[in-house]
Amino acid sequence: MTHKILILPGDGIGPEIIAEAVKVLDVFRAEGSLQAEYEYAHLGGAGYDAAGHPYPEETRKLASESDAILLGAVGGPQYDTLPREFRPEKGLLTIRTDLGLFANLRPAILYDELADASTLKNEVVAGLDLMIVRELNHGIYFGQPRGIRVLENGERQGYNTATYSESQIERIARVAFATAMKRNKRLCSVDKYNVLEVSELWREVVCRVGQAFPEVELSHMYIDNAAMQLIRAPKQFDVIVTSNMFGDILSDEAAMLTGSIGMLPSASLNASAVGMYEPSHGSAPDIAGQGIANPLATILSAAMMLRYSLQLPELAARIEAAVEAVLRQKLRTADIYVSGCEKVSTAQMGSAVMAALK
Ligand SMILES: NC(=O)C1=CN([C@@H]2O[C@H](COP(=O)(O)OP(=O)(O)OC[C@H]3O[C@@H](n4cnc5c(N)ncnc54)[C@H](O)[C@@H]3O)[C@@H](O)[C@H]2O)C=CC1
Ligand SMILES: CC(C)CC(=O)C(=O)O
Ligand SMILES: [Mg+2]
Repeated sequence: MTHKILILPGDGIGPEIIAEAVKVLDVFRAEGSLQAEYEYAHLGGAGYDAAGHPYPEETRKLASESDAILLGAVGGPQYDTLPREFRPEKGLLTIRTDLGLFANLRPAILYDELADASTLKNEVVAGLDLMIVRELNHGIYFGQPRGIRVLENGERQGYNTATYSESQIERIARVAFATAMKRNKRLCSVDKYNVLEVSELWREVVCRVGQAFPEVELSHMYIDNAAMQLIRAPKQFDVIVTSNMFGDILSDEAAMLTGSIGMLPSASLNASAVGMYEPSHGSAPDIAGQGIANPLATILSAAMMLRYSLQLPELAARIEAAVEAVLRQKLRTADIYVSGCEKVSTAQMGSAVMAALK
């Protein structure tokens, strides 16, 4: 069967890192282990520039016809003053809801070879392997009402609303418990129960869903403590489940445990196996066009795509082994460079992963 993969390079470093992931997938296409057709389309600032919209109609159509989507990243300072509905981030948020991609899996794994690249002590992070399950379609990024209003005294007030319904919490909790069942059977639900009603309901529903998973040890933690514990003793966590914004923040924090944000892949899944795969980082405008971005998070996202959407776990495992191999060869992009290693460009890193696959 030929899989349809939609490729959305996006903005900033997006096209540079996507090119490397495609190089790696092309090795499988050439050897015949992956039957796939690519379509390319615009998302984010690239969509605005090409079609006047961050999620052009053409992209929406191709996305709805695809088995899986591989995305670079979106955003850039040149778009930050556009009306909000035309900004790149709005395009990203809309494709996520359009396809119902409510479950965002962000694995934070420290490869042994990168222990020295982490800013944390080796013994704190060595062997780290945690999974953040972030709800991606609801919460404060989407809740209504939102806006900037003028108060009676003439002062302007910005406001957003964090909402979660029972069914929205229930389905992400189910994904998290099922994920924990396949791992070490420990799930920590992160919320702000002591202050927010939305967290009160979150906790109640997570506990209720947990009754169907008696083997999973469920704990709860407030977001402020979780942010601290993630740095103090990250290996206490197996799976973390949390809301959209808390998961967004915690996953960037977790990225630094792995050495660099350039190492953290992600999968965004809906109720069927269709998924969008992208690095957890943004478009890194500060280094775009220099050929120095780390492509490994994107290459590892392609591995997640093979595992979760295309049901090709053996190819996913080959990519992961190849990434480990290049790190063992001491090849490092600038973000994970330590002395004694060889500093390589984005393209050299992608080529090294390709070579290690063979
Ligand atoms: N999924 C997406 O498309 C996301 C898009 N953004 C957008 O990206 C733009 C930049 O946002 P920032 O807050 O600067 O976050 P960012 O994640 O793009 O960059 C933060 C820092 O990490 C570095 N970095 C990120 N990815 C890297 C890589 N692969 N290799 C080496 N270094 C890397 C950057 O150079 C920068 O110093 C904004 O427009 C933002 O809205 C931010 C997060 C996610
Ligand atoms: C740019 C935002 C819409 C998303 C984000 O930061 C993320 O998904 O990590
Ligand atoms: Mg983020």
